[in-house]
Amino acid sequence: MTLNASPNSLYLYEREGAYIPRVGAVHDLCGYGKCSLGVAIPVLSAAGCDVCPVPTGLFSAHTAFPKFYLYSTTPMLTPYLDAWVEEGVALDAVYSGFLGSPQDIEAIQRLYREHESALRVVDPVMGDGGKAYPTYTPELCEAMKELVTGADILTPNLTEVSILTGTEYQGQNVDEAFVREAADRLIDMGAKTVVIKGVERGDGLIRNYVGGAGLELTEVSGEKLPFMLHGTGDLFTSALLASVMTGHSLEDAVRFAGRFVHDCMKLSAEQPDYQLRGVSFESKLGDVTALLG
Ligand SMILES: Nc1ncnc2c1ncn2[C@@H]1O[C@H](COP(=O)(O)OP(=O)(O)O)[C@@H](O)[C@H]1O
Ligand SMILES: Cc1ncc(COP(=O)(O)O)c(C=O)c1O
Repeated sequence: MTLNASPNSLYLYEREGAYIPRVGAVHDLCGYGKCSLGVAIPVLSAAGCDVCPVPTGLFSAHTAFPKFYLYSTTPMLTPYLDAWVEEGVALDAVYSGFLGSPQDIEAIQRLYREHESALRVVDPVMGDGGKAYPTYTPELCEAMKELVTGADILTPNLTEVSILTGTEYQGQNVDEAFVREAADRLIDMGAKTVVIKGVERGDGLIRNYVGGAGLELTEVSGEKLPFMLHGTGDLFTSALLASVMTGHSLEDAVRFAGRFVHDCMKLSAEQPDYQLRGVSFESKLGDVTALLG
């Protein structure tokens, strides 16, 4: 793994020949409603990665549905990871997302200790539209801050920026100075690079920003579709990591992920009951495999 500090060419992972990188994916698994492991496993697999799931909870459906059943897998995480140690599982990246309890953060930190050179990718999933998701307690939100320190790539939306930095949520329409200050705060808290998602200014575009210590803040924008779907945050970070793990720069990865989510959303809108079904990406996985060149 190499870190290239020159602006706009941040290559975080160098893929060597036919080597298949292994990604530990620490997220929940949802039976219905595409998100988390249901997205991370297929998307990263399509990019030629060996994805090893660490399920942080089993949901009947994601938390945007009025009724969902949650089975917490937190008690099994210690024996689960103990067995990985015995087996000698070696990871090239640790990618975390939706968590069930503060103990899940200890499991992630344990993976960091046991896989010291692994790329640390943290999608600090906690909420949207200024509100925390229903299963996110104040303790869990507080504990999530610990994952900012040492994250190679941190991908918050603006609600998550506000929770992590302890600043008021100002909506999605924020100017570049606001984003720069937010990125600087997260970098001061210990993140190496930050991708701030979902900035909207009412001009038909949706913007993502890439920042890092000593780097110019870079804007990557694309057409904003006139509807929202659940699971797009997970699809975005999974596609971003797929691009990084195939040897692309972080800026290119953000460009790819934004375009991929946009294209999958367009396809989703052609499906019956698409608002309920969530984001459909299955028939677009070839675009991810094409990253391999
Ligand atoms: N309506 C949309 N039109 C186009 N792209 C979108 C749309 N919604 C999301 N995306 C893309 O997916 C990214 C992540 O989605 P978002 O829903 O903002 O994440 P989160 O679930 O973390 O809030 C956005 O930053 C954008 O690039
Ligand atoms: C169980 C679960 N996992 C993951 C997510 C993340 O979804 P998104 O990709 O929209 O941030 C959610 C959001 O509601 C959820 O309820």
